[in-house]
Amino acid sequence: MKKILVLHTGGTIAMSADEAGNVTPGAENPLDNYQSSFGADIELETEDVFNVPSPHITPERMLQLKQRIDKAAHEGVDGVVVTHGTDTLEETAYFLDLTLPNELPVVITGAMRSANEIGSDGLHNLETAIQTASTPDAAEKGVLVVMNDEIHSARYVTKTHTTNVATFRTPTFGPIGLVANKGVVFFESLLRSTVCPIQSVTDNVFLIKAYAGMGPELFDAIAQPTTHGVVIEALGAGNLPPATLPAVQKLLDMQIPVVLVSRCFNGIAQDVYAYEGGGVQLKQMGVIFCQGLNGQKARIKLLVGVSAGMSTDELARFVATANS
Ligand SMILES: NC(=O)C[C@H](N)C(=O)O
Repeated sequence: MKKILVLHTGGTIAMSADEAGNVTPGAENPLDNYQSSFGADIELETEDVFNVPSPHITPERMLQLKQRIDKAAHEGVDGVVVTHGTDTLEETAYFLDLTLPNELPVVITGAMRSANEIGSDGLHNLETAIQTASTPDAAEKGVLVVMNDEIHSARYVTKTHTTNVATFRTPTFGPIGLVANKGVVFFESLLRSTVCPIQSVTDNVFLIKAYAGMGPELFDAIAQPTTHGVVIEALGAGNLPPATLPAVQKLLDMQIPVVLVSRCFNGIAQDVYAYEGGGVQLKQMGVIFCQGLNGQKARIKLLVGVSAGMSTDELARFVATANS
């Protein structure tokens, strides 16, 4: 028999819709009435860590969740399932991936339809997440996201649709497994990234998206001694409009790490173009190119690296690829 700890944090999976169709968290969490269909095979222990919509999740709350899962490793559980709102699920999943030691399978899930909507996906996602967390193969793969019968790595998965139940996708690579009628199938194994056992967390890492005609204003606004880092979602393969360059240089002069990813949905950022504002110039200036992560995940990685007290050189190595 497997023992699985289920930690609820809120989100649509824990909400209900009213007659007008507005979805809100109620006084009672509908997941508290969940009847497991696993019988004697799986023993569930359930806890409400918090009950908030995921736009209310902060790095501080992510750390609190990590610390609860750390404790679970000494409580004889075989796996952990976290339920979470989907809006920032990928950020919490990646934060846990970067900070938890890889002893236990940890699976995060949520729902796109609330508990009382027709075709609600919450209980199905919860069951498949529990099934995945109780599979020995789920260990050593980093934190997993299970939604709509697919298993994704926390490192790459992203929310791609505002309402569709098939919203979680892994651009470029695809899912690493699926939950089929007869069980869990992994078709790819992944190596975990470096684990940072952080004790506290900074929030002052910003994410800025580049656009045609962009000027220095947004970069100037965060050129403060309290800023610990910036991630830029740059254009195409990794380029910026020329008018941003003096402001980016100012951030670098202030020893603020500046990390660049592409705003494109697929592909990686590289120093390909040698025109003004092109990747070649940005790399020479000291901008760190991060390959394989989207903006919100690169921000989580930078934030974790800064919180772990990494030097500028260590941060550059840590954030440069999704695999480091
Ligand atoms: N489907 C969801 O869970 C979305 C909700 N707004 C949340 O992230 O809390």
